[in-house]
Amino acid sequence: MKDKFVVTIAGGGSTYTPGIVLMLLENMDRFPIKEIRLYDNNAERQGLLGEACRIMVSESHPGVAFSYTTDPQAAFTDVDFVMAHIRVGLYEMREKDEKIPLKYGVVGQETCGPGGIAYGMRSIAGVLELVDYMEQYSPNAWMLNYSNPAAIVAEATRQLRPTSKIINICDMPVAIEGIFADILGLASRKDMNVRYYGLNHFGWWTSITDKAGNDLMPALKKHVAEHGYCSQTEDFQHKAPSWIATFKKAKDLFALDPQTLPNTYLKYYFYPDYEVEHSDPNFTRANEIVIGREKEVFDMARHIVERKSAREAHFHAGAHATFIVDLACAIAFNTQERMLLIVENNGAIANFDETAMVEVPCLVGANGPEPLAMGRIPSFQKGLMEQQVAVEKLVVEAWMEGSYQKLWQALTLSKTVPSASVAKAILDELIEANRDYWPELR
Ligand SMILES: NC(=O)c1ccc[n+]([C@@H]2O[C@H](COP(=O)([O-])OP(=O)(O)OC[C@H]3O[C@@H](n4cnc5c(N)ncnc54)[C@H](O)[C@@H]3O)[C@@H](O)[C@H]2O)c1
Ligand SMILES: O=P(O)(O)OC[C@H]1O[C@H](O[C@H]2[C@H](O)[C@@H](O)[C@@H](O)O[C@@H]2CO)[C@H](O)[C@@H](O)[C@@H]1O
Ligand SMILES: [Mn+2]
Repeated sequence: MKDKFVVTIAGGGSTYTPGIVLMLLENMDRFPIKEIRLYDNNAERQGLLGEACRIMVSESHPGVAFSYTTDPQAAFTDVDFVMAHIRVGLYEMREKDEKIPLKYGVVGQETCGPGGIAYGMRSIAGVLELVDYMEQYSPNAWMLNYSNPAAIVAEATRQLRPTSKIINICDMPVAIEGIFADILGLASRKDMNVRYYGLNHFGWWTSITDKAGNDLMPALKKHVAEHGYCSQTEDFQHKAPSWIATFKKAKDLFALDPQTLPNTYLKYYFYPDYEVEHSDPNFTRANEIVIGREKEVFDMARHIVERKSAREAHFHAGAHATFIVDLACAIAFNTQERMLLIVENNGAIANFDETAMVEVPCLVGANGPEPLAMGRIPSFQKGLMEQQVAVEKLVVEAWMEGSYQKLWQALTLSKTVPSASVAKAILDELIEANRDYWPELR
C-alpha cells in the first residue's frame, strides 16, 4: 500500500480543476499527495489554469510536486489516479447541444435528450483516449471519471473497455443529499444512509435513515411536497436562477411518485413542455456559464498569475471536489465507504437489464465498487428506465457502427422527442454542427 500518491487531472483546463486541486491540498492528512499533474489537449486553457494552480500549490504546499502539460506521456506515466473531467467541444458545442433542439420545440440540455446524445457522440472518443493513455503509461492506475454525459460514457466504457479500472461518477445525488441534510438540520449528508436506484441523471431515493436507523423520509417528503428541494442555505454552485428553478421543480417530480424522492434531472423527461416553455432559445445554460463560472475561474487565474501569488485567491471547492477525493481515499485505503456510483447492474436491481449501467449505492475498497442489492423496482420506474437505457445503448451502438439509423432510433425513442420526424430534423442539424467531432454516419 502506497503512502503518497501521484494524481493526474485530465481536463486540466476545466473550470472545476482549481477546486479539485484545492480539495486535494486540503485533504493531505487523509489522502497524502506526492505529485499533482494537469493534462489538457488545449494548451491555452491548460497554460493559464496550470500556471495559476502551480503558484497556488507552491505557496501552500511546496513539498508537493506540480506540473501541467499537453503531452500524454508526461501526464500519464507512473500515476496512481487519473481524475477526468473533459468537455469535448467546450462550451461552444454545449451551446449548440442546448439551442438546436429548442429550435424544434424540444428540451435543450447538456446531458439529457438530443443535447446529451450529441454530447455523448463527442465524448466517447475523448474518454476512451484517456483510458488508453492511462493504461499505456500506468497500467495499475484508477480513472475516476466525471466527464459527461456519464450515462453514455459509462455504457461506452462498459462495452469497449470492459476490464479497465474506470469508475464513472456523478455529483448530482451528492448535491441533493446536501440539501436533504440542510432541510433536516443535519451537519452533513454523511449523517444519512440512503437507498437509491436509477440511471445517471435518472434516479430515485427510496430510503433515507440516520445513523441510528430512524426513518428520515417522512420529514423530507413533507418539505418536498411544499417546497421542492429549496432550502434555507444558499449553495455557491447553485445560486444561478436556472438552478433555483430546478430545485423548485422537484415538487412536481415528487407528485408523480410520493413513495420516492426524485433526481432533479427527471424534470426534462416528465415536463419537457414546461422546460421548453421556460427556456430562452437565445440564452441557455451554456451562455450563463460562459459569463459566470468560466469567466470567474479564468479571471481568478489571471489575477493569480499577474500577482504571482494565490494568497488573495478564492476558488470554490464544494461537494463536487469532496466526492472525488472521498472515492480516491476509499480505493487507496480500502475504506469500504458507501457511495452512489455508476456500475454494471448485474442484479443490483433485480428486475432490470443486467448489462445496464445503473446508479446505486456501492461499498468501495481497493478493488473498486461492490454494488448493494436494491431489489425489484416498480412498473413506473422500470418502464421509464427501460426506455432511457435503450436510448443510451443505441447511442453507443450508433457510435461504434457509424449508424445513422440507430442514432435516429435513439432520438426517436427519447422521452423528450415527440416524433420520428422531429428526431430526424434535429439529427440532421446535429450532424452538421458536430462534423468535427462525431464519427461519420452512414
Ligand atoms: N459527472 C458529473 O456529475 C459532473 C459534474 C460537473 C461537471 N461534469 C463534467 O465535467 C467536465 C468538465 O466540466 P467544465 O464545465 O469544467 O468544462 P470546461 O469546458 O470548463 O473544461 C473542460 C476541459 O476539457 C478539455 N478537453 C476537452 N477534450 C479533451 C480531450 N480529448 N483531452 C483532454 N482534454 C480535453 C478542454 O480543453 C477543457 O479545458 C464536463 O464533461 C462536465 O459535464 C460532470
Ligand atoms: O449547468 P452546470 O454546468 O452548472 O451544471 C451541470 C452539472 O450539474 C450537476 O453537477 C453539479 C453538482 O450537482 C453540484 O454538486 C455542483 O458541483 O455543481 C455542479 C454543476 O452545477 C450534474 O451532476 C453534472 O453532471 C452536470 O454537468
Ligand atoms: Mn452528473
